[in-house]
Amino acid sequence: MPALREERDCSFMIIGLTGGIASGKSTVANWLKEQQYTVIDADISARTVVEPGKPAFNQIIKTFGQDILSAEGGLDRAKLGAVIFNDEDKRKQLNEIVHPAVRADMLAQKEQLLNAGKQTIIMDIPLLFESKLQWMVDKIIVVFVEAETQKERLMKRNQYTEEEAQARISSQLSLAEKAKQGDAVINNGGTIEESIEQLIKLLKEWKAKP
Ligand SMILES: CC(C)(COP(=O)(O)OP(=O)(O)OC[C@H]1O[C@@H](n2cnc3c(N)ncnc32)[C@H](O)[C@@H]1O)[C@@H](O)C(=O)NCCC(=O)NCCS
Ligand SMILES: Nc1ncnc2c1ncn2[C@@H]1O[C@H](COP(=O)(O)OP(=O)(O)OP(=O)(O)O)[C@@H](O)[C@H]1O
Repeated sequence: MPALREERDCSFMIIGLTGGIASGKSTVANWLKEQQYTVIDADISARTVVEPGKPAFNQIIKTFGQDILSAEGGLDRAKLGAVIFNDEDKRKQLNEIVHPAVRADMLAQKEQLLNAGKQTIIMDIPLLFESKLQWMVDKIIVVFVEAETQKERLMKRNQYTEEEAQARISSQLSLAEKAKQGDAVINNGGTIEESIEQLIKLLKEWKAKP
């Protein structure tokens, strides 16, 4: 099967879907899936590569100790989150373990889907800019909300205190900065229907078919 873009029919498009925590990426991605678009989700890859027994899982235990294990022997995500969202060095350590495996998993999925003849592939990558993954995609959509809305929605969705929500938001590049760097911005500060309208217009403009 052809591996290089030049060797393939070049009519496909890889769209990066990014934003901040709780800005609405999954809401947008779910609608895209309903419309038969193909979505690769970095958060799912990040869960897959840390399953017990996988190399990244073993490295995490080595680095963070047995304390971050759940009673069932998997990662206790809440405990690990409490550690890494309050300590930049620890976050960097976790990223260095998990991110290469996530990248490899996502690229393998992308190759498989292109070989299967998919025309448009959406890659939902929350940390696309932080991890400098612009090279992975042709176009970037940023799902944006104002900082206050982001915090409110995150607190409500995850039952976080303001402090817990703020720690997570502060661990990422601001949405305002991401909006500047994207090819297109979906303003998700209104209703979901309003966001979908913006998205439909954009996909039409980019001629991105499922
Ligand atoms: C710390 C962990 C165990 C907490 O798990 P939890 O189930 O609470 O959160 P989940 O994985 O669903 O992530 C929710 C959101 O948090 C944000 N987030 C997650 N990890 C990070 C990080 N290292 N830096 C900044 N933001 C992050 C993203 O916006 C993500 O969408 C988990 O987030 C993790 O393993 N993070 C490291 C891997 C990573 O960077 N994943 C993000 C996409 S690759
Ligand atoms: N336009 C909207 N109006 C009101 N609530 C919304 C809107 N869009 C999303 N939400 C809600 O905000 C929360 C965050 O949305 P969502 O889970 O889609 O964000 P996300 O960017 O995928 O987050 P994460 O990076 O944490 O996975 C959810 O509870 C969702 O139902």
